[in-house]
Amino acid sequence: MAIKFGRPIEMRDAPRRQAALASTPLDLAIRPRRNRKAEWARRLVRENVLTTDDLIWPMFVVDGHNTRTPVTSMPGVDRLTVDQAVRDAERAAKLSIPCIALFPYTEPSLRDEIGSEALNPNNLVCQSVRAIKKEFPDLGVLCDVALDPFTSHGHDGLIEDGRILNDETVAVLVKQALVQAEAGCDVIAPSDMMDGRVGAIREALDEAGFLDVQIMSYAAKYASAFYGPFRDAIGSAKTLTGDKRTYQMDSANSDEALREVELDIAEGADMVMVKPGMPYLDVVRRVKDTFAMPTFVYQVSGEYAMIAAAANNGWIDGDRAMMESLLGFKRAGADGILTYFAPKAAEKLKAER
Ligand SMILES: NCC(=O)CCC(=O)O
Ligand SMILES: [Mg+2]
Repeated sequence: MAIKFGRPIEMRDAPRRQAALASTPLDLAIRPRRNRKAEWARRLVRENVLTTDDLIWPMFVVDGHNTRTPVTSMPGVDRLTVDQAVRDAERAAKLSIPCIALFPYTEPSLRDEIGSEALNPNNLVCQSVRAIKKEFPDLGVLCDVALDPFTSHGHDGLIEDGRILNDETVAVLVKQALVQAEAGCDVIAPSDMMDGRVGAIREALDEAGFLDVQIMSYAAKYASAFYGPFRDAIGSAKTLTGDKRTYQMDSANSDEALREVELDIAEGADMVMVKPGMPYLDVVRRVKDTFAMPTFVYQVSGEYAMIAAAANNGWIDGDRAMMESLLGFKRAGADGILTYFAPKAAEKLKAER
């Protein structure tokens, strides 16, 4: 590893010769650098590792056939027609990525005020789940529950007089979750931040016999500027009216995140998530330390775009920045990461093994 970049760096720490002898060593009993002197020594004391098991790969699906359309604001990420999503699912399985997440680009003509398309058992997400589970039954498939890819206004819930209705929205989300479970989805991931939706969805899933369908709740989801490219990808950037601050969290808060997570666990969440990732590593740590639950973090589109854009400009080493950011989530206590870097990171991890 160390010789990849030229002269092995550890040689510079070999027994001291001329230069070293010229000066008197400091009288230090403790020299932390000893544990960093060589790659084998660094490996030996390394506290956290990233493996392919830590990755969830979010994918965008779009209507059509045999087409991949680049998302301009997310260099390296494409919208996939269902057949192509199946191909990427195959890639995920080959790379030992345990789970993928599906997000639809819904044609504007199919969007309406109440997000009806979310309940269509033949919508793009359901078609993709069926096609993927048929070919790769052992690959985990996660489906987002929220109305934003389906509403004409781009909000996650139903609106009346400019207000997002909580309880009425929850009733629709329950139906959306059932439609997705029926299609064969393994993990239901409510991302809407309505109060009480986890409990309502758990109850409905159980009643319908979906006892084994897991819930990963977007428990602490912040109203963030970092979602911009995602909204391009699902086609809701132009349609979104106003912002999401009456339901997504205020970025100033972290005690509130603990209360949100506590509620979702009490309502039956199997796994909890903090989102976005890099600006909220402290929240990841607090959640993990407080609840000892399977804790996930979403490295969102804007975080991906920043690294990808800087790398494409030659301003940072993209691969190293990618790996450093992902390892940072592990260090903060995350058990897994939803990241658009998943295939690239998994390829790198496989090659290094
Ligand atoms: N419910 C899923 C998202 O909102 C993803 C956001 C992003 O990647 O920016
Ligand atoms: Mg909540």
